[in-house]
Amino acid sequence: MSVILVYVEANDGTVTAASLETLSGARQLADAAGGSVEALILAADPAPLSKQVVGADRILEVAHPALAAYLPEAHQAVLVETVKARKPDLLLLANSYVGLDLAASTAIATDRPVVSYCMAVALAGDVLTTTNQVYGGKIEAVAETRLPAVAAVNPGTFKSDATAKPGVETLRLEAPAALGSLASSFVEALKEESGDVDITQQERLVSVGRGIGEADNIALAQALAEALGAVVSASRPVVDAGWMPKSRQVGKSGHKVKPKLYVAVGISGAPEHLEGMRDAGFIVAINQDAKAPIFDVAHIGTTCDLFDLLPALTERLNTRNA
Ligand SMILES: Cc1cc2nc3c(=O)[nH]c(=O)nc-3n(C[C@H](O)[C@H](O)[C@H](O)COP(=O)(O)OP(=O)(O)OC[C@H]3O[C@@H](n4cnc5c(N)ncnc54)[C@H](O)[C@@H]3O)c2cc1C
Repeated sequence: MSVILVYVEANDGTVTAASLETLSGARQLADAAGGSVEALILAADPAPLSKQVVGADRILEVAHPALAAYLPEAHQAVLVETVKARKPDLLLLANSYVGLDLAASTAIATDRPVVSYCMAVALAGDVLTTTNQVYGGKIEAVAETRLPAVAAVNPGTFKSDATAKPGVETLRLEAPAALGSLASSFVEALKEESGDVDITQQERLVSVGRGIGEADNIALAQALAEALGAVVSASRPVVDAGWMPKSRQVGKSGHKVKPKLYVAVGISGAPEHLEGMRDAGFIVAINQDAKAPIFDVAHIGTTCDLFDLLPALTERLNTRNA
């Protein structure tokens, strides 16, 4: 095994956390297998992004106005050309919406196998062994894939702990001619309504699930949140019911959060929910069902009825805070 190519994803001029983790993972795999890491940066001006990259031996930059935002046709064209030209043994991407998009299309265009939703990755010789989430995480499957291959790695699989290496080489690659005759063009990024708070930036969250019963009961969670200096977030059914805005949804199709404290109130802990919060520093589960999977990730938990516990807890905290 010699070269791992990492597609570096960026948002508003910042390399994403998931991409930094993927770079660290690539570094670990390359060090273990005696290989090297190349980071591919596609942007109108790649230089500021290159400065944020750690863990690579070589940075490959492609600069073109069509690469300013994530325009799938443009990024696919460059990634496919780069894979064909540099023939990496493994193309590694973060398993984000962008990563999934590019992993599948690049695998097809370069005639490589693809594994996605990887939650563990190991390399031995020319075999990539991955543990993959199947059916939204309800099942885990182990796959052995022969290199060269493409893999999309779940956020959280690797820690972003690579350290900057001296003597990293930066190569500016020529933009493919295809970028001059694209069928699509980038118009506008429609930002999700941000709501009043950004739950991804909060240190403390009180998250309500379907167990809260009805919209009016969210006031109980709100009171607890205020006593804790926290913000209220929610599972998907609560958002689907219109009781909380989408901006507060935690999980696979919502936000990935990493607060210091996460209080899960009446949340069962479905894989799609856990995906968004399992990295929280301290997880408290309040759920009447002792077998609910939320207890598998909780640091402490109780099977109390939330309608008894929330007011009592809030009162106790308010007394202490007074
Ligand atoms: C493609 C896809 C994407 C998805 N994305 C997301 C996502 O982003 N986020 C997300 O959350 N879900 C997501 N889901 C849905 C997910 O599969 C679950 O259906 C959802 O997380 C369940 O929400 P819940 O835990 O609030 O409800 P439930 O599973 O119904 O759990 C309610 C819990 O409340 C407990 N409870 C009830 N009454 C009380 C009480 N009085 N006191 C204490 N406990 C009580 C019950 O024991 C139960 O465990 C997604 C699903 C799919 C297929």
